[in-house]
Amino acid sequence: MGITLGENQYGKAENRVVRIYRDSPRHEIKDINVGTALRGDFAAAHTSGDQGNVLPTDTQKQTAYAYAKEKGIATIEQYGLDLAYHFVDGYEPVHGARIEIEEYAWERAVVDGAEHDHTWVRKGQEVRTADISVEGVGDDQRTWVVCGLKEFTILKSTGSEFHGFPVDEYTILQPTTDRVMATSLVAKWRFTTTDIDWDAVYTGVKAIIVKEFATLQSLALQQTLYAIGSAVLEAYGEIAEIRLSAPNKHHFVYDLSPFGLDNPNEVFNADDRPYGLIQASVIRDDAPDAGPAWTMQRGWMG
Ligand SMILES: O=c1[nH]c(=O)c2[nH]c(=O)[nH]c2[nH]1
Repeated sequence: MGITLGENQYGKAENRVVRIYRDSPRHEIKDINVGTALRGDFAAAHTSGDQGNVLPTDTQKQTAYAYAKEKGIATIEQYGLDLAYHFVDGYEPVHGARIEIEEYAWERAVVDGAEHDHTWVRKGQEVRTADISVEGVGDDQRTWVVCGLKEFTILKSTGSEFHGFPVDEYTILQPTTDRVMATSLVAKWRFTTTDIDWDAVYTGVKAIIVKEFATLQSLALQQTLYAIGSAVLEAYGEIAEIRLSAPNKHHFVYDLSPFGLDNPNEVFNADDRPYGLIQASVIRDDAPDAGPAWTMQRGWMG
């Protein structure tokens, strides 16, 4: 019976790196969570316990912290690319690297009406993400960058409908032409190049997401996701594909009739579970292959 080692990768997940820039009295902060994963010539480590090729996960962690100082974290995308190239170009057994980063935003505390130099309040809005994959060296080297956001909670109090669905013996849902629509969006978009103004595109994509969500008279969350995806692809030629995952955070009109009160879409029960989970990808016909772009480190097992 033949038995072979299959796909494998290893690294340090969730390095919590905080970088303070203190070159002037007005400090700056970058607060990130970095995962590294290396792929390559690591068969012997598995089959015979030979660590000769295994750059320790501890070293990967130390590199993440050292690079926060040496290279800085101007953007999570550039920092992730720096780390990935360091591992792939610097260690012969490493054939590929995956760097996944989440960024937690802070905003300056306001004290007596003025922004404070070295105190921040955590910004609640969303977590920005960057997933970097590098495979191969030299002319064969390929790089994939997927940027995104998660925990982006957005709600509209009208401009959302849901009707025309099939009705069977288990259907009790009533059709509606006016409902609350809310979600905690996860969006990830895949670039075709690394020659990008990362901050500008991030801000632009986020603005498109908000605009489409707000302005489309939505017949379903599915339609909203497709509208967001196609608007992003129309605006940015360097984005090949966008994937969206949207829990439908149901808001049910509360029955106030026992109290003799009418309730024309004014008081809701914001239910947290269960939720509809609507997911879609929107992709260009000529998108280059995705390679390992979507293979998440911690989602490796599906
Ligand atoms: O936007 C929606 N899409 C659905 O597929 C769905 N299903 C459901 O019960 N409510 C909704 N809303």
